[in-house]
Amino acid sequence: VDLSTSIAGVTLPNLLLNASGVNCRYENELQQLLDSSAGSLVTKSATLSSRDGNPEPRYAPLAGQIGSINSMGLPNQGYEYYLEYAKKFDYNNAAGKPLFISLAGMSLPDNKAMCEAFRDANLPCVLEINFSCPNLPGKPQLGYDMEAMEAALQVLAPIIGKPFGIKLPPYFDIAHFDQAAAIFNKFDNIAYVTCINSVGNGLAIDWESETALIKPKDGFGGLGGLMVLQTSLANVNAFYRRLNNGKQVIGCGGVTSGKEAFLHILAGASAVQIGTQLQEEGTGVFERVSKELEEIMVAKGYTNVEEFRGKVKTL
Ligand SMILES: C=Cc1c(C(=O)O)[nH]c(=O)[nH]c1=O
Repeated sequence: VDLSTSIAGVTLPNLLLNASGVNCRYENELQQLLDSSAGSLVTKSATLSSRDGNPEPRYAPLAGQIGSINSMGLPNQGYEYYLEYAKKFDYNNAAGKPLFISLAGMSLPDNKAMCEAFRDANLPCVLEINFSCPNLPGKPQLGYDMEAMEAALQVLAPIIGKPFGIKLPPYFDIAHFDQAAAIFNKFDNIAYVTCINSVGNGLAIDWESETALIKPKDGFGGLGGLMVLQTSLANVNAFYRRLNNGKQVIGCGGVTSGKEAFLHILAGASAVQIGTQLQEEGTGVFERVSKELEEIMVAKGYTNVEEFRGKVKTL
């Protein structure tokens, strides 16, 4: 069974990888991903300068393994750390694993400066621009401001020059799918969108202590895990149906087993990112989910994902 895929001009030997933010802030964590069965890796979204992030507790799993809540606050080593990592990354590694770099500038000038630095370094890594961090106090998500998102792309797309991706927030209105896709279709080098980032500003409360689970923002944080699966499948399929010129979708949200990975591919995903389940289970999740996905494919008579990608049936 063939689980390989190609995105933005790079080939992943296995279509599973981490969601940006999970197990990917430090080099040793990135090495763990390289050593795992994941087919690639994406770094923690980087800002111009390093950040400690929000006060803890800032991540919590939800009871009943239904998901997670986080308000990390963009803790990262600063973009130069990841640029150096990308400069010394072995792009010809025996495992054939490409590298994705996530950028989440606090402003357009910051994003511009970071994209210029990566452009000047002329590296084989693929940039994933994060328009959807929900946890910066006082900062609205760029992904929810269509005009600002288009204006940012008009600056960044030409600088990046080569194929790149965008990390999107979940949308919940058909008109927003239409508007966002129409914007992305204007930029030839947007190679893919990753749907979805966490569902922003949920509130998890412990009923015994009567207390919010996380400290930042009065307990408000991004929701992930199985509880966001149907929203993520909808976003994957909405953009799969709307994007043209070969633009692809990476699915993210609610993948705990081969079954959800299979559903993401049915919805149209070319690759599948795992966040909450990676955080809870560790990097062994990639081997387990790969095996489960292969078992499902064999049982259904599929030999490669092209045979069923995007082929969700409607009634
Ligand atoms: C980049 C910041 C993000 C964060 C964070 O660092 O708080 N959490 C998310 O669920 N998604 C993000 O995009």
